[in-house]
Amino acid sequence: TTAPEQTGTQDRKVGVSKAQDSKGALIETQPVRGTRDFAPDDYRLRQWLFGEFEAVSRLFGFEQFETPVLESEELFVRKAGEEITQQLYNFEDKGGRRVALRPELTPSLARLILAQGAGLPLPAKWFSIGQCWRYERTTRGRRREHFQWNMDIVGVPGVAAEAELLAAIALFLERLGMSAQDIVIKVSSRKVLQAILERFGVPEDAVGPVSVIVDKMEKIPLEKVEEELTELGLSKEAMDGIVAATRIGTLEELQQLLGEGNEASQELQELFSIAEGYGIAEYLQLDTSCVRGLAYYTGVVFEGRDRAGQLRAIFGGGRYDRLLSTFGGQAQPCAGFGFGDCVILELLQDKGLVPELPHKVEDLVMVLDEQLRSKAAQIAQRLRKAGRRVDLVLESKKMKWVFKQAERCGAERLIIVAPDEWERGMVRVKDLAAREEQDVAVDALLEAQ
Ligand SMILES: CC(=O)Nc1cnc2ccccc2c1
Repeated sequence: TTAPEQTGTQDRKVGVSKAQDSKGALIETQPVRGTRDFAPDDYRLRQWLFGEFEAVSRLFGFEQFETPVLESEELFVRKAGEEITQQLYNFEDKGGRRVALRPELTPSLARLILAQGAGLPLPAKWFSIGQCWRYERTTRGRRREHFQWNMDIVGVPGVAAEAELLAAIALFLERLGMSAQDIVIKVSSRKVLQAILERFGVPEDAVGPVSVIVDKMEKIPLEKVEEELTELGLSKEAMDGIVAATRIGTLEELQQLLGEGNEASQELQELFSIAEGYGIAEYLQLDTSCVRGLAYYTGVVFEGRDRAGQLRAIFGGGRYDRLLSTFGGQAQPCAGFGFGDCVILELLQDKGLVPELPHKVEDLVMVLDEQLRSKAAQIAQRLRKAGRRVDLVLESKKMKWVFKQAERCGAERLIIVAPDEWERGMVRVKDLAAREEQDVAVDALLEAQ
């Protein structure tokens, strides 16, 4: 008998694909479900957006880092019912390792911080832009990857860290042409829920899982939320207390609910006061319904929304003081945010704020006679070494094509290497904007810019 892998399935599979190849069937040209290609036009827009992420991060004195998209699965195995861990893009590799495509960047940051050891100068202000993955059931046809910008501050216990992060986001939004008229940043604290649960004798470690459930309040019916809270073992009174605590919209109401001296109230009051200093207070709105769906937050949490309320969260973040210690490392106070690349682009489109980013070179160089190809190469090289972007026509083309190409690449000048002019040490230069042509000495090419 043949080994299982040699049975018909093997042959049939090979047979079918052979047959298709013989007909020369086109391979699938679309990317894998839930993923995107970035053809040049898309890539320019993405590079522009990421350039803004990086520029703001550097203005705030943050340092860039990167970690692999592939991580040990253990980084993301949390028992709090988060959607992000239920949709883990995980598998066993050929070495039998349990690995996963990262669904977020924060655990990798925590791992890298711990890997630096006790010698790492604090505070660490790090940022990264990385692709994150989830395995969505195809039913919802949602994307399975996106890019996230993260900024994190490790080693600062006070809300000055959260204020700094919010100021970075506000500066980013302003650089893109938006303001507090367009975006609201809902701010709250996990310590509100913590105080409520304490009041009803619910153990503190329930704050994460309860938050994950409460975070779905906007997306699923209240009955379902209450059902899931009941499954967690919460009493009706505790549930009512939680629901009431998600309906606070002012610091005064919060102080009434939790009492003057409550930590959550005091922290949020300080945060709003520092925000005044940055001039970003008008972005902020206390809203205790904002709990965020990640279990590891322990303090301030925030999320950005479009004021029209049409879109999903633009960004989210908060304080996560226990993540490093749950990884077995030295506890460190941490705060950070994640800013995805999809909702922001939808918002920019809605507001007509997507910039025109055409493909652009300074010079288009061509030869009239193939014998002069090496001369054209020499010309192109000199221009490029002087920092001018040059599109060199690589085969003989009709002038109609050349002018079309000049349009496509936004060339300012068309430089034609032609036999007669070359004899005189000259090339023909068409100024495509002024629609003028002149013969220019090769050595003068870099002056006439
Ligand atoms: C709008 C969108 O594509 N969101 C998205 C897409 N892919 C993800 C992948 C991992 C985690 C979150 C993700 C979120």
